[in-house]
Order: sequence, then C-alpha cells, then structure tokens
Amino acid sequence: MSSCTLDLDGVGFRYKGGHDALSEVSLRLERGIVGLLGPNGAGKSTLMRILATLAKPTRGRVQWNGEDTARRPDPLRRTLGYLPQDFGVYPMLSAREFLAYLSAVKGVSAKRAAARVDECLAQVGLSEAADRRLGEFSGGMRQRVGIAQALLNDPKLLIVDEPTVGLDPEERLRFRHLLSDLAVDRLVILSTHIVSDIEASASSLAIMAKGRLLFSGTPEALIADAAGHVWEWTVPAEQVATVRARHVTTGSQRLADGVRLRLVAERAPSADAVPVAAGLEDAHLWLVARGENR
Ligand SMILES: Nc1ncnc2c1ncn2[C@@H]1O[C@H](COP(=O)(O)OP(=O)(O)OP(=O)(O)O)[C@@H](O)[C@H]1O
Repeated sequence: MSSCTLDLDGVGFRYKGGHDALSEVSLRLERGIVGLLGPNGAGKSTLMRILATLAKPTRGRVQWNGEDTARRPDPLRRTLGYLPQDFGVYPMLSAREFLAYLSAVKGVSAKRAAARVDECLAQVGLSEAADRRLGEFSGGMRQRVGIAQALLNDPKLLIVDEPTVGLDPEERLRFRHLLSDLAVDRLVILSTHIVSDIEASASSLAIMAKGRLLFSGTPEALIADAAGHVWEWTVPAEQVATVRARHVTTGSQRLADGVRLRLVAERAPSADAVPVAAGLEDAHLWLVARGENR
C-alpha cells in the first residue's frame, strides 16, 4: 500500500479583514476515516480548503508524504479528490455525461475516461442510473455523483465537506458505508457537525472550535476522557428547564414519574443522579463544554 500521510504543523489562516479562522493547528492524519467535527464557524471549511490546496496557510505548513503542499502542490493535487460543501450539478446532463465532462476538465485521457466513468459510477452504486438526468436524482444520489467525480483520478486523499446535509436517514447510512469502503486504502477526511455521521466509522477524530483544535485522537480516547462525567437524572417535568439552564444535557426521555435527563457534568448534579457509561455524543459535548469554560 502506498503511504498517505498529512502532517499539519502550526497551521493558521487569517482572512484579509484580519479574522483568524484557524490558529496553531498541528496534527498528523493517516489512512482511514478522520472525522473533522466542530460547530458552524469552527474553521472546518477553511481547513479543508487549505488541505485541498485551494488556499495557502498564512502560518505554519502542511506536508503530504513529507512534501510541503503550499510550495509544491502538484504531488498532492494529482492524488486528491474533493467534494466541497456547495457541490452543484448540471440538471440537464446525465450522470455519465457529467462525469465524462469532469474527466476532461481533470485531464483524464480520453482513451481512459469512458471506462473510468463506468468504474466510478459502479463504485458509488449508480450504474443503473448512469443515463438518467441529474435533475431527477435524489439528494443522496447527487451526493454519490459528487463522490464519483472525486474518485475519477483514484485519489489517495479524499476530502468531503458536510456531505450528509439534507440526506434522509437511509441515504445517510448508505453514504457512510460508501466512505468506509473507500477508506480501506485512502485517507478520507469527513467534515461534519453531526456526531452520528462518524460514530461508527471514524478511526480518528479532530475536533475544532473557534479556529482551534480541541482534541485529536481516537474516538475511544475521547470517550475515556468523559468517563465519570455522564449522568442520568430523573426530575419532575417542571424542573427540566432549570436543570437544562445549569447543565449541558445530551438527551431526555419522558417517563411516568418525570423526565429522565442525560447530562455531562464534572460531578453528580444531585445525590439521586446515576453515573452512566459515556457515548461519543456525550464525550463530544463534555469536551466542548470544558473548552468553553477554559
Ligand atoms: N471569506 C471570508 N472572510 C472573512 N472571514 C471568513 C471568510 N470565510 C469564513 N470566514 C470566517 O472564518 C471562520 C471559519 O469559517 P469556516 O467556514 O471555515 O467554518 P466551518 O467550521 O466550516 O463552518 P460552516 O460549517 O458554517 O462552514 C468563521 O468565523 C467565518 O465567519
């Protein structure tokens, strides 16, 4: 297997108006799915654009297999697939026509293009729909066309920015399976603000807020950090608003005798709160809550 390693070293990005969208981001990313999590405005898209060589960091550097991607972008560009957040399609073209057009734009040789388009359509499960107009496709099918175009050059680095926005649960699941299959011999970076998008598939996580990296590591390590800080507490319905105002709640369930709240907190919020095992969503919220209190 060829190597696919991205090293970020003190990466920062300041927009022309002086706004620091990224500060001091250092991390190493390797084969598998990396989930890039963070609320809107955290800096995910800015980071993705830098990794896709569409913007240069204003501080620090990014290396792909040891080469600086700002000084020498070509080695990475040749092996990069990118699905941006606002990916649009031509509604009057068929999936096959659209991908043939993009093959030409990306410099895939005309001789190779037709076969490659068919391979990519098969990979994303759209062979049957290849000759239908894109305007008739569902949101999930359109996103799969987006992945197919990102795969045309058989990339080793695949970057997908918020790909599941607007998809129904079934399409979401299908899309997740597709990315897991693709990550076997690639580095896939998946940005999202929805924890469940990456819960079952990410081999590592990078969590951002306000342009900074709050955490990088495995999902298990994030969950371990939250151990002892997740509680279930059943309170009368009229107390729910007060508890919510004081604590970060991650779930609630109405019961016959009140409302069972799930929350993250340094210590037990009350003597009758019960400690429970942390899940990824709890651990994420615990990290964000601690980050905000710093
Ligand atoms: N062209 C720009 N000029 C100035 N500031 C910008 C520009 N684009 C983004 N920003 C700011 O930089 C910060 C990071 O934005 P970015 O789009 O990278 O975040 P994000 O985590 O991807 O959020 P979203 O999911 O909403 O896209 C935000 O505060 C945003 O307002």
